[in-house]
Amino acid sequence: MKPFDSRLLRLLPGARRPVLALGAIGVAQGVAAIVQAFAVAAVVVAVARHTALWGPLGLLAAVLVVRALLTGATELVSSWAGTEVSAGLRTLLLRTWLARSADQRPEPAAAQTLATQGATSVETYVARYLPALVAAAVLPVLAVVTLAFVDLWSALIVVLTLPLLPVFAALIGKATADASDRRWRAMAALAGHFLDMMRGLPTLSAYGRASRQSATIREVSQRHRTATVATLKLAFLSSAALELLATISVALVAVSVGIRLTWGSIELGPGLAAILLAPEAYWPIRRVGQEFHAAADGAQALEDILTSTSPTPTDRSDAHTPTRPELSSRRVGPELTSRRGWEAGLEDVAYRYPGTGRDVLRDLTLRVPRGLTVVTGPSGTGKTTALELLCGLREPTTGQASPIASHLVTQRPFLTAGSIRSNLTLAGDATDEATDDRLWSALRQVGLEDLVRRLPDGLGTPLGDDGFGLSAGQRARLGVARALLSSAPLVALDEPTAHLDPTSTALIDDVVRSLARDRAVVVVTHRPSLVAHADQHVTLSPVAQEVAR
Ligand SMILES: Nc1ncnc2c1ncn2[C@@H]1O[C@H](COP(=O)(O)OP(=O)(O)OP(=O)(O)O)[C@@H](O)[C@H]1O
Repeated sequence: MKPFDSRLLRLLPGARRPVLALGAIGVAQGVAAIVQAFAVAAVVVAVARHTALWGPLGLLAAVLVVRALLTGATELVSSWAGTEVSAGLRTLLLRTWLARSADQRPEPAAAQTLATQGATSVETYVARYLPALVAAAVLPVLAVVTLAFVDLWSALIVVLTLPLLPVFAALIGKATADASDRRWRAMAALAGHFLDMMRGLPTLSAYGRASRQSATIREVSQRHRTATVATLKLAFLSSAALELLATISVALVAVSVGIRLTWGSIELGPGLAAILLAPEAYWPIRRVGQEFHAAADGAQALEDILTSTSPTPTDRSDAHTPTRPELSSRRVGPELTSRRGWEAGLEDVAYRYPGTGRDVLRDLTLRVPRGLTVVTGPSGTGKTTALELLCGLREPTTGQASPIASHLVTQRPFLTAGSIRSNLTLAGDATDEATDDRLWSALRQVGLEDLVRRLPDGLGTPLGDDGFGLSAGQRARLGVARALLSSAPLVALDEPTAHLDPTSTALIDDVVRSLARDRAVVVVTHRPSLVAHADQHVTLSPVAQEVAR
């Protein structure tokens, strides 16, 4: 774990200003602390010598006000920096993952942990640790130089003892990095396991197996707890060690000043100022130690985030260039006439899921022209996989894919918590042009208009996560309505009528046929009526051979 990773500021230019501002405020606070040491010494000397008190008292009050203001500014800028960075990292992560093919994306639970808790924990790293690091680089030098002008002996003691602190901090930091790494992995495992269990809870409950999962959750939580306690133990021990070292060093300065005061070789004012100044040389380094522990999770998460967003060998030169075709590059219209006679295609393609030892598809050539292409085949022969390859969501293991901008309606269309309107316009290309009239027309075509009109808020009716509030069939039809609103030249539908009654099925068949009038439409289905209307019918067999009609 590096003390500072410069990639952060390169990737998030918006974070530079708040981080710099925090560093500047930290330095200003240190300078104020030095001035405060002189002011306190002056007040004490004035009291002891019965000289004018108002001047030093006024200075002390002014410094205290400045320090209070700087503390307030730190809090404000910290929250600005924190949100700037965590929101920026989340955007960066999601952009990078979405631009990659499905095979190159992290496993969902790990991705979720990284984008939520991971990005949040970086806030502490940026808002607390980095400013402390800047202050630690500047203030000790400033304090020692000031001390050298006040009392050379005290400066010498600080110069000899000060280097011990960073050495100690680095040694402890190395141990912390390992502990923090273990804690982070344990947390990711816990989150992943919990997510899986929550997803499967209805099934587990139905079979009376839900309670058995508590033992596993307990065991994973225990691992997380042990790792957290180990990190905390290290944090307390290291703070104590740095504290002890700094206290002994300041005590050495105090004893030396005390002895020289009794000998009369130093004045009360400079002596007192030296004793008050000495801690200011150690304090910034001690603070780095403390903040390092609080920010260790963030540093680990940052490392994972930066690794996750760094270009992979298959990424294009620009890491943020989507590998998927952009909708804006091809739009439905009269210009959509392919010179090669087909729109999207797979040439001699084989595909193997990462981490598996078996090809799901082999020697598959599938060319999708404008019109209706129907894909059939027994379960598990790779129909869904072929659609994902056609849409550019996956990249073939061998062979050539020529994906174009596409709209894929999956077996379980993704619906997000939000209004019906926002779910319909989720595909970015539909948002600009989708007036309510168009939305109602799309809903009418899939047989959902009456249902939505009956709802108190109509198009504004909110849906829960995953379309909660709609039946499986209604969700599937909403997915097809979204495809109607899309302008993608290729529309792929995976078993769009699987959950539907005969009336709705007939409606969706009509929608699919109308879509196929001016675009390339590929449908995985077993509906004889669609097969009968297909311009092209492709059957995938278990050996992934293509048999065309
Ligand atoms: N994420 C995955 N990782 C590993 N193997 C997978 C994954 N998804 C699917 N497979 C395997 O790939 C093969 C093809 O799956 P696919 O979903 O493409 O088949 P399908 O023809 O669409 O099936 P169905 O008609 O049942 O929906 C299956 O044998 C399945 O086990």
